Amino acid sequence: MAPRLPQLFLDKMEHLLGAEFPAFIASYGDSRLYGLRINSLKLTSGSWRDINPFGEGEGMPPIPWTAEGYYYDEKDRPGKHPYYHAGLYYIQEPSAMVPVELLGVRPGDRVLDLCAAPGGKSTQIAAKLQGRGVLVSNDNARERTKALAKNIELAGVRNAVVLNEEPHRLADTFAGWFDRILVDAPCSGEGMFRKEESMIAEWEKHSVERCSAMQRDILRHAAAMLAPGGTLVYSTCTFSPEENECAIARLLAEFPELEVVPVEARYGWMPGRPEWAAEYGTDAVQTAMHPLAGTVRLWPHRVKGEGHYAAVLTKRRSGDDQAGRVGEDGHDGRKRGSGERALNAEPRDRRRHGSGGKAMGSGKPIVRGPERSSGRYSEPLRKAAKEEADPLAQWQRFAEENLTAGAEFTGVPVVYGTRVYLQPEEMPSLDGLKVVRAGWFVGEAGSGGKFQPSQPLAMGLKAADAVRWLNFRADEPETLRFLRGETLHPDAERMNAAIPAVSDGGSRGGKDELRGKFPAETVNTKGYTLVCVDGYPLGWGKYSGGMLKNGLPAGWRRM
Ligand SMILES: C[S@@+](CC[C@H](N)C(=O)[O-])C[C@H]1O[C@@H](n2cnc3c(N)ncnc32)[C@H](O)[C@@H]1O
Repeated sequence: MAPRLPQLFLDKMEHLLGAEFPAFIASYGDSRLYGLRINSLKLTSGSWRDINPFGEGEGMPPIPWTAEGYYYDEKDRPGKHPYYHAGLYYIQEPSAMVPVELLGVRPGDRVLDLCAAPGGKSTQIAAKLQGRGVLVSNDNARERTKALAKNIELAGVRNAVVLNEEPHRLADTFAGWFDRILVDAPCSGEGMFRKEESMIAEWEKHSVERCSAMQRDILRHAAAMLAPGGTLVYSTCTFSPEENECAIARLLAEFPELEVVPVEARYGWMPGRPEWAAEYGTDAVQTAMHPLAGTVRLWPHRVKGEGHYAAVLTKRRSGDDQAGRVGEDGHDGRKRGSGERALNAEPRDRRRHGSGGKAMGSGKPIVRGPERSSGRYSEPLRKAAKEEADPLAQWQRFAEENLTAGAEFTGVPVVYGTRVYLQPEEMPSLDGLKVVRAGWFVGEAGSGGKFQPSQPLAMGLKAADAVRWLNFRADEPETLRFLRGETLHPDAERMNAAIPAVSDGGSRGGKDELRGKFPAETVNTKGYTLVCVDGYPLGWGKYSGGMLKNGLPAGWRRM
């Protein structure tokens, strides 16, 4: 049934759309569309096709603008499937996949998702980064950053930092620092009326004027954090010109170094409307109107998705000529000034592999928090590993005993109190900022030198990274029992173990010694075990004497 739309909204849309208004209104009678995006950090589209439990016959129809995106039928309920708990996909409204496609992220980029909760677009960005470069995911709503952090962790993202800040506070730390910035702005949500009727009441509460003031403030600080030559994508899920064309026109007027990179109108996307900026904007808006036709509007009567708006902007560098056009792969064809890093040509990637103690990642550890108020470790890492209570030493030992030598870690180990994170390299100091996750949370030091591996560690690993693993099929009852937090009693025959990275008193196992399945009698199956569904990790269990204690934290269990 079509939602009851506010009269004020109907009048304005009729005025804006004219002859197209009846088709627009008729689309509210159509049922909403459901989308999911395969997580390419965990599997390829090909491996997804092999295991896809949804859709019939031809499988799920692809979403044309996102290679990993598919429409699904409501009755499939993918949020209930064990693969959801393995982070194999993210449930995302199809049009909401567009902004990240336009951002042109490449592995190695420094990316900011400024209004990120609950994390749909952050997980999409992380997939494009493929573990290289940096993702800073921020949201100013404390409560919402919990879901944001969890979604990032569920997706197995290893190179993200989650912050809970106002944009102006970030701008002090990150001036001119990011290659790509996404501003998926808080908005009046007119494009979501069909998807969520509750948005109608929200619209009546939060006026278009109030939203556009917020957007202006957010965009201003985003512009300051963009590196010369960088790309900023602004997106909303609303139709009002005040929050779309006008917001961009104001930004262009305030920051002459920014320019619109025209988006190719494909898939039924429509050009932005400069004339609406003139009608609904101020004088300042009028001067920067024309390029707005290069921004893009998704109308629910023209695409298979909800209503959205997106604009792609670039910050000119001295010597740059006009912006190119955002093409097939989301990259523009701009020329680069000489002597500067060509953003799209050579991705930034300074990670190192196989350095020192492997769990120590690839940089010098940083220790913060109550136990150690300041300072960096300067002593050799192996020596530090002798201190039993030391979180870094515990993590190192855990990794040596429970992870295989093939498991690779990058990033700078950071300790906050007893918790250990691997932070993407190159991060400036986050001192003074509200940090929700300082990086990939790998676990926590415990008493008696016992390190507790975290759920995010499990989600960021591959089955082959763990010395012990136990695999269930998605349709086995044990899979659901594990997800519910139950203790299991698996057959000893099913326990798998490989040789740890360090075995026999400290000598490192070589790559050749790994993998393979070793009979339970010859390899110790007692200890932390990565529990998997069809080869994809779900969480930790601890195996001993035929019993697997369930390590899923309460908030990660399936109710
Ligand atoms: C449209 S939602 C973002 C959706 C998200 N990008 C996704 O794909 O899952 C807008 C978000 O902006 C946040 N927000 C509102 N004002 C903000 C501000 N001043 N700075 C940062 N975030 C803000 C809201 O809390 C909300 O989570």
